[in-house]
Amino acid sequence: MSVHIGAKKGEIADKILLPGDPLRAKYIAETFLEDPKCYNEVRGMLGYTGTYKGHKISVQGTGMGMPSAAIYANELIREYDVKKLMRVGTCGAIRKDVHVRDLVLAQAAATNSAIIRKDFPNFDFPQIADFNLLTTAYDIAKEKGFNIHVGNVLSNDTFYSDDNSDVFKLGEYGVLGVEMEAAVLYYLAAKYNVQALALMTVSDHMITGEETTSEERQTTFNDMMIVGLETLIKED
Ligand SMILES: O=P(O)(O)O[C@H]1O[C@H](CO)[C@@H](O)[C@H]1O
Ligand SMILES: O=c1cc[nH]c(=O)[nH]1
Repeated sequence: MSVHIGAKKGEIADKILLPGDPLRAKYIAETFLEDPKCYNEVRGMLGYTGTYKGHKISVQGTGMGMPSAAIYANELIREYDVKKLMRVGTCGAIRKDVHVRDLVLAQAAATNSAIIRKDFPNFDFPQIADFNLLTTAYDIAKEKGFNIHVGNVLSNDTFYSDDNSDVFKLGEYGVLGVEMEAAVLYYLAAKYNVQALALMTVSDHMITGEETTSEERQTTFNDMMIVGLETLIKED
């Protein structure tokens, strides 16, 4: 086991879905995987391995925010040899042409976190998606007729803020939505030469105020799960 994951070597697949919410991990495992086995309950951050259409797949909650997501991504890559990491998260929309329940594929992720700047104080490291996973996911979503947007997201360091004017300004510059983990996932994928992609469902709209319920965030958003799973098994 690693510090925060209770699995033995070999119990985690080399392809993994990463929701922030551990109960979304449980929902995905119980809804989409055959013969799912829970391999992690440490800190309640549930992780499961099962099969999807005959392919071994895992799903692991990451918690909220980059420090938490980075702990799980580091241990999954370095201790369990995970090679394809696919975030299946939620985001807030910051543009009027992006709607609640639409899908957002993060081609790149800006961040106001110092988590990457700390390693590269003289550069703005470009946090970008794996191109093959990105194009595969996009093609699958389009083929299935899902509403999907591709572009920049903001991986925000805070959920609550007194002043969101800079976030809305990013929306004017084409940034599609706000979430809290994609940038560090892309950074760690670059650092360890593995593949990562962040796919989000819009759970709320920061301009119109429209939102989904917490139950819906935990137990629905099946379009995103299908795109994530089909993408992970496509390149086998
Ligand atoms: O629904 P998840 O995957 O947790 O993603 C989003 O939701 C959380 C905030 O409510 C943050 O983790 C953010 O990135
Ligand atoms: O980080 C997030 C995630 C969902 N919705 C938001 O407004 N922010």
